[in-house]
Amino acid sequence: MNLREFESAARELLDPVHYDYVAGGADDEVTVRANEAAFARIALLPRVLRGAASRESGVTLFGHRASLPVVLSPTAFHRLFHKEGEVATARAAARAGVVMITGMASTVAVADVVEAARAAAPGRDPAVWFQLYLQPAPGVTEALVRRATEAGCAALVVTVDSPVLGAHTRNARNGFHDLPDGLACENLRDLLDGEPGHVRQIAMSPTLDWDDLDRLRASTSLPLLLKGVLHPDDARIALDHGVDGLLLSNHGGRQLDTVPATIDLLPEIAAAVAGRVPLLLDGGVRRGTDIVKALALGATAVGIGRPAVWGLAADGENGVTRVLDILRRELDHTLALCGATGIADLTPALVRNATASAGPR
Ligand SMILES: Cc1cc2nc3c(=O)[nH]c(=O)nc-3n(C[C@H](O)[C@H](O)[C@H](O)COP(=O)(O)O)c2cc1C
Ligand SMILES: CC(C)CC(=O)C(=O)O
Repeated sequence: MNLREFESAARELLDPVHYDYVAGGADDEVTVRANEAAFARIALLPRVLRGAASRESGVTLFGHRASLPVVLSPTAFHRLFHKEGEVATARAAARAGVVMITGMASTVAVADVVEAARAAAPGRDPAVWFQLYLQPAPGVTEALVRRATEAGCAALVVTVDSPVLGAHTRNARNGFHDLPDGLACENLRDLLDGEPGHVRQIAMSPTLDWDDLDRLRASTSLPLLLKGVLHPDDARIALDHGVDGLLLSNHGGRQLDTVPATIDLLPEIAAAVAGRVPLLLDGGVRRGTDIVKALALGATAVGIGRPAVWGLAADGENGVTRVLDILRRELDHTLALCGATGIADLTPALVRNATASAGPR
């Protein structure tokens, strides 16, 4: 019936340790809860008698027409949740006309993820974006970017909220630190030097700075998005460094605990961005009403993390498809109830109780 029910379905099927890995977050999980709670606190104030017979919910992202203002945010290790892993997720996203951000930490190599998307939606040119963590050795970052580019990824998403890993109490208690035998981060296999078949560790590094981003910017002509910028000053700095988009994210409450809910930060970030680049948001999006609130407050599109994983765990490709279908139906229904002809009609006038005043779209 709705996205939340997929979590219960997935929980029945998953190893409890893997369930906890997905559901959990950092420390006391204050931010995990805040993301969803903040959406619930914001009210919608609909208009009436607007004569909106049909509603347009597609969005253009870096020249690609997506059928929904929803992307799959990057989540690691899909083969932990379903045997087909990222291949199943990519097929579902491609068939739905939705952008998939595939992770550096995928258990299927990026070339195979893109290939699965293309084979599932022939002639539709599905968009797969590649998420990466800048590696302290620039050569490793370059090699990864080369791999993603050659695979056919249409954009790069650099996650910048992880100078060190968040402290996940559940994982520590469960002793979950490594992938089981037979699963690996395939994008890091045979990357640069090392024994044949060797899989590199993903490095988190607190030494990275804007110079590292500049090096990446100069090395690629792909659209570059930053994921995990929370401070409006950093949003402005990011634009000065030539990024093409921002994904406002607190990593689903998995990095620094007690940071604000992303939807509460959106008005300030939207004001800082001032419509210069696409602004995406993830964290706690579970309903069509959440999508409408985010777009009304200045987001170009939203991302979902856990819901896609729950869908994947529940029923592979079909589960992810169903999650996207539900969001599509709920978004259209909400637009109708709001008296909107499409997402272009969504403005701050549609919401109440949001923090700070919203910036221009
Ligand atoms: C199981 C799991 C793995 C994740 N892996 C990554 C990752 O590898 N890289 C990344 O940038 N974000 C990662 N994230 C964060 C998501 O991209 C996203 O920001 C977050 O899940 C959004 O919140 P939501 O789960 O409430 O939708 C992960 C999240 C989850 C739940
Ligand atoms: C560190 C990554 C491999 C996974 C991640 O970002 C997460 O689990 O939130």
